[in-house]
Amino acid sequence: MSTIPNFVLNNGVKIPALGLGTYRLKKCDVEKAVRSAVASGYRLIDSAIGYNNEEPIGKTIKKLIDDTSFGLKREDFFIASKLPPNDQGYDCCLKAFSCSLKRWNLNYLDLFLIHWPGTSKLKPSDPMHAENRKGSWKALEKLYSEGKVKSIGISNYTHRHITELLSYCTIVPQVLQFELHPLLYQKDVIDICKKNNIQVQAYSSVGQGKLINGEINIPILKEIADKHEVTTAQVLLRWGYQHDAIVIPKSITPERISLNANIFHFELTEQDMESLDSLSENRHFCWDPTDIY
Ligand SMILES: NC(=O)C1=CN([C@@H]2O[C@H](COP(=O)(O)OP(=O)(O)OC[C@H]3O[C@@H](n4cnc5c(N)ncnc54)[C@H](OP(=O)(O)O)[C@@H]3O)[C@@H](O)[C@H]2O)C=CC1
Ligand SMILES: O=C1CO[C@H](CO)[C@@H](O)[C@@H]1O
Repeated sequence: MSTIPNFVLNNGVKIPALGLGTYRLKKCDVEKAVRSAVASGYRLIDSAIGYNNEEPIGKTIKKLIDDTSFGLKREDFFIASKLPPNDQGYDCCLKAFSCSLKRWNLNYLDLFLIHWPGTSKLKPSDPMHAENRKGSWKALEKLYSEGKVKSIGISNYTHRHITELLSYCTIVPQVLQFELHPLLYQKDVIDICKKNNIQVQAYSSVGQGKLINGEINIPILKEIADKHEVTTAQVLLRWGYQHDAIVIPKSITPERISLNANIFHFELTEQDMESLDSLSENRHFCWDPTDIY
């Protein structure tokens, strides 16, 4: 079992540097994946209302806590979920959060993020996106002040969306989650986060599998992995961590879940990091939020 280090958020809360991603984690696979992850030292679980798996993950966590042989308490876990685009706005956000908490069967969440800066119900240029974001953020601040969520944040916000949020927020977001891997090295977003003490959380670190399964061939990645005697997945996750990002690889495969957490025993050199940084080509594996008003 690996020891996963923590980062400390701008409100003093500790968050594991690595967690389990759960997008496309089907209900039938939840128990096996979450148990494997916990056995490998994972404590952070990244879900979303839109992933439709909060309830089974919550049930598995409860079983693990109730089974005293594991010695795990609620406080040992870091449970994160996200507000879907169509539930944006003050009232809708409060309602969606309350339903989410019930599905988890928890008294509080550790982290709640606004999933996207906009919704596909509106044209990208519609100014209502900004209104909705503001209402949602005010709702998150209320939930935070009531202790129903221990940290709050945003996801898929670009530099412009972050600047806008910083102009009116009372609470500076603790976390920004966005797509980050060597083919999409979003340095401007990392920099504005660092400047404002917002923790970066990277998603699709292994390009949804495509950066490591041969679909996209990156010879230098293989060379670096061979040099350090690790896999290409480990190099990509370590690259994120060395950019001070939390990484949340998704897998249902116990061997991969264990291997993905094993990234804290080696270090990429400055030259390795630069070689990987220079691969950036604005390649998104998920939706690109740049055009959202
Ligand atoms: N905020 C947002 O908008 C988004 C957030 N996310 C979050 O980030 C998480 C991770 O991103 P995601 O897009 O899922 O993609 P990842 O880059 O984590 O890739 C997941 C895929 O890679 C495979 N894989 C994982 N590890 C290995 C390995 N060591 N060797 C070979 N294959 C491997 C998995 O296969 P298998 O499961 O079969 O083992 C799965 O198919 C999500 O699950 C979600 O929690 C993701 C996208 C958007
Ligand atoms: O979290 C997510 C996983 O990826 C999906 C497809 O790109 C996104 O829609 C969603 O935001």
